Amino acid sequence: MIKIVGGIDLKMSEFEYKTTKDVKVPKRLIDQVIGQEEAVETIKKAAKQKRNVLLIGEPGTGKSMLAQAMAELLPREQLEDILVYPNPEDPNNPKVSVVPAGEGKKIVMNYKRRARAQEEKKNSLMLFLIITIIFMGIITKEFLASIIAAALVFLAMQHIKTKESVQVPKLLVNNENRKKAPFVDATGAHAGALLGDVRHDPYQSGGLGTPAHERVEPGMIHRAHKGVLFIDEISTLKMKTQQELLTAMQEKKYAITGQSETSSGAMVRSEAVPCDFVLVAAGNLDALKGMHPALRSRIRGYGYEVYMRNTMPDTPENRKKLVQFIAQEVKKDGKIPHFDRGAIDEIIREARRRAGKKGMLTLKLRDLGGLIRAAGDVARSENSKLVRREHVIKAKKHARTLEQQIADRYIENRKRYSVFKSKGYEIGRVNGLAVIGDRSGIVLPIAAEAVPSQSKEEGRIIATGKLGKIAKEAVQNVSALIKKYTGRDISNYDIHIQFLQTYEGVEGDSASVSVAAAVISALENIPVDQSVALTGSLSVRGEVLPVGGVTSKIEAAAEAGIKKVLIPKSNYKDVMIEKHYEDKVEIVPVETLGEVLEHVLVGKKKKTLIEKMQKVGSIIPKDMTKAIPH
Ligand SMILES: Nc1ncnc2c1ncn2[C@@H]1O[C@H](COP(=O)(O)OP(=O)(O)OP(=O)(O)O)[C@@H](O)[C@H]1O
Repeated sequence: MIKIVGGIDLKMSEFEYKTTKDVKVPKRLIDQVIGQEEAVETIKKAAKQKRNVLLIGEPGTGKSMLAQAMAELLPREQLEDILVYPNPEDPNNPKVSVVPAGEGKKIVMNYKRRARAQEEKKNSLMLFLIITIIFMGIITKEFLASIIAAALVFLAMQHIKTKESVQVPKLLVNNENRKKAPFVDATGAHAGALLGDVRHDPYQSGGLGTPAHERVEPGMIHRAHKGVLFIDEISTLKMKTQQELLTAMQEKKYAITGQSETSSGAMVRSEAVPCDFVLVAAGNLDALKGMHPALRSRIRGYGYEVYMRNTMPDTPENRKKLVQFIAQEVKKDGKIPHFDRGAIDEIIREARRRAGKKGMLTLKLRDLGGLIRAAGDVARSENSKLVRREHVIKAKKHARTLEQQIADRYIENRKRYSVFKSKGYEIGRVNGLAVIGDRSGIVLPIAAEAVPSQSKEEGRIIATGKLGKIAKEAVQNVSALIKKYTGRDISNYDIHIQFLQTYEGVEGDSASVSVAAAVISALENIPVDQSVALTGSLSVRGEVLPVGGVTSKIEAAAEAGIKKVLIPKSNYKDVMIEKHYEDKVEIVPVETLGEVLEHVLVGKKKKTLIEKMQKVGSIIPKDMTKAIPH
């Protein structure tokens, strides 16, 4: 049976619960990971065989969550404590020993007890000597001499160390009472924190110093012994540190020495300290460039590489998983109410929108979690016992990302100074559409001017604004098309193109259709309808190819007062605009540059151009000439 819930078809079987309170949240972290089935399988396999893993993907898709889940899967019974002892033969080479988890603390306590007993014995002896000396002084009436002698004995005893004096070892790594294998997040750690260090000692001589073994500090690689060492943005580690990390992985032990050459700690080098960890490295695709090739090869040779998913198919099963995700986030937050059906439905709708592709749900779940929390906060502030649909809608309005806020302000300013127009006709000026950041659309006006070339040689393409390179490329790519469409050779012209008031962070590579339209309008002196905006990538054959972010681009156009938006036909199914924009704009899917020109150009000359295009046999549909308005 199908039930329509707020415009979304949901099978009743998917929705057998009233609120997220009824949804069971799995105990194990690995079972809480949503939509990354391959990664989950790999992590399970890697945990069993103790293999390293490289997780590559976008932020907030669950990389660190998987690493933590792996630590839960590693066997706890193998955990060990690590102790560091003084070395009487070479104090600068402290000794290291490994004992089962929980034993380390007992050993240290034992040593401390023995040291205390020894100290007490020494103190009793000292007290006995002092009392005896003072007593002798009273008998012999040599008070002054006896007090001086007692003081001397006191001082001497302070500095005398018996031959077998007990030196307490230091517990370097303590795994007592640990319920699961350690998970150590070494993201952004400097060399000392990662590989261990030996503290500086200002009092190195005269027996006043701190013994070397007490100054040894474990690194994260040692703390992660028998567990997981997680390093996000692995490429930010220095090459030298990556090399050392690799050595530690190969040897499964790594001696600790002072990291600063000028410190007295650099004189100390412990015996090799065990560091038998599994490395889970993470980053985005760019991270691979900054990664030491040998380290990558080590992971590939002794482990797995996983490319994280950004989206999952919009199936009943996956929607159910998203409901589980909402329940998980509510439970984890602990401060927000549960979600009712309407609110769940709205979150699923948003997951669809954010996926940007028809039939998909987003897996950038950290961001979606942000919306869940924001909606929970709205419900809380309204003293609601449950989060309802309207709370999610309100949260979407208020919890806008920085980029969205910048885009809002950008639109405001542009409206105020009329940088873009949404009415009237202009030659050589087209409303392109672009995306800032992840998913914020903006209108990007493009202006073109064509003048006959001054030089005897070829004309030039002069592109200004921050996206100049893209504009140049777009014109070069479509020069053949322009010749075909207009019969004009652009090499006879100097063509000036400008992305008006271009702003840092704008992605402009989907503007080639707009650039071509602006240039053709300028060359042919045909006005462009300013109530139309467009996006699309143009092939050298004149086809309009799909681009990203159509939904947010259309919404931005609607926001700016644009009445018609042209999008690539193959993107039509990706459109998921919010309901309140639906009546504001007409969305027109287009396949060819001919169709684009048909929609954006106006006036008498347009007919002539289209006819010319027909003659040169361009790909404009034949029956289109009939529809040309004057
Ligand atoms: N696949 C997922 N399943 C369930 N929850 C997820 C998933 N991905 C992200 N989350 C939620 O988002 C939070 C942050 O995710 P996580 O830190 O694992 O992302 P990441 O990929 O490591 O990102 P970054 O690289 O920025 O650190 C998680 O604690 C969890 O609440």
